[in-house]
Amino acid sequence: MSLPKTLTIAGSDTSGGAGIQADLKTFQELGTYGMVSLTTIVAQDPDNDWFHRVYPIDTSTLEAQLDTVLKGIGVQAAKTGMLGSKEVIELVAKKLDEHQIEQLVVDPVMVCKGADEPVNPEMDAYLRDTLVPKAFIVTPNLFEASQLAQVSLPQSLEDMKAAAEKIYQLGPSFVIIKGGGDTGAEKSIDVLYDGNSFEYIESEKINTDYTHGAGCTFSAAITAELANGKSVREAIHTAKQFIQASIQDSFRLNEHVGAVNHTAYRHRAPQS
Ligand SMILES: Nc1ncnc2c1ncn2[C@@H]1O[C@H](COP(=O)(O)OP(=O)(O)O)[C@@H](O)[C@H]1O
Ligand SMILES: Cc1ncc(COP(=O)(O)O)c(C=O)c1O
Repeated sequence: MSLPKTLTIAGSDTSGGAGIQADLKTFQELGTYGMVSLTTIVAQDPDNDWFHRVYPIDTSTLEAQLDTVLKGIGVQAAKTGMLGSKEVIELVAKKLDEHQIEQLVVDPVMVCKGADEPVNPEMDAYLRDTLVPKAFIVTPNLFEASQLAQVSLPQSLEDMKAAAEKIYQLGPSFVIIKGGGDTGAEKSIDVLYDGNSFEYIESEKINTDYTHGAGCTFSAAITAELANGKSVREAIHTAKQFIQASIQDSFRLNEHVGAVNHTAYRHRAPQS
């Protein structure tokens, strides 16, 4: 027997809800064999309001990991998350090109939810110009969409559609902007754009602040389903159900943060 293989190129979230931890848990829950190329380590400071500190991994260590997986094993689908520097973005783009990874999900992580990270506009611009054009699917939240599209923060579905059109011009095959809990809409609505038409991917909005890891989990679920041979639309619909279940069963970690529950889809998945 063998399993479809997935790769996450992302940071380690020491607190376990986001980053490679979220990705590997999700890859496994959806029946794929998950592998990692680690870009950064994030540690949260318990004595300083849970401040997120980012410790980069040097590029030669990252390159050795990418070679292990891409050259030594091979994958059906890959995703990127927190990358951390221009050098890392450049290396990742080069390796993905070299190995012709077509099913690539780019989660353009620019900021950690709930943490007032300093934004790095120079790196964000580099991500936009170097990696986003290679993406099969790019999955920005509202803030990341505003940075990629170079527009102000989308406030409505119409704003999200306009931003999606601009991001599509950068070169990815599909753009999905996550409205999540953040738009004024009554539901949680993400906007999918394929260059021709828009689709709203909807679910009930859950009234909780415990959403640490939601973005990573959503993009990892899309990646796993692509590796499982699903179409883009099937993959996105399953990912939406997976994240909905994970947020429904999310839980408190401490006074600063609550994380999504990656095991929830097991018992909450719609029965077919
Ligand atoms: N309160 C919520 N209720 C239902 N779905 C949500 C909620 N918050 C986020 N989501 C969904 O979770 C996924 C990740 O979105 P989001 O949390 O905005 O990403 P990020 O972690 O990148 O900021 C999206 O599908 C979004 O619609
Ligand atoms: C390594 C890493 N990647 C990504 C994120 C972003 O997480 P989220 O999915 O909550 O947006 C975080 C947040 O702490 C992180 O530590």
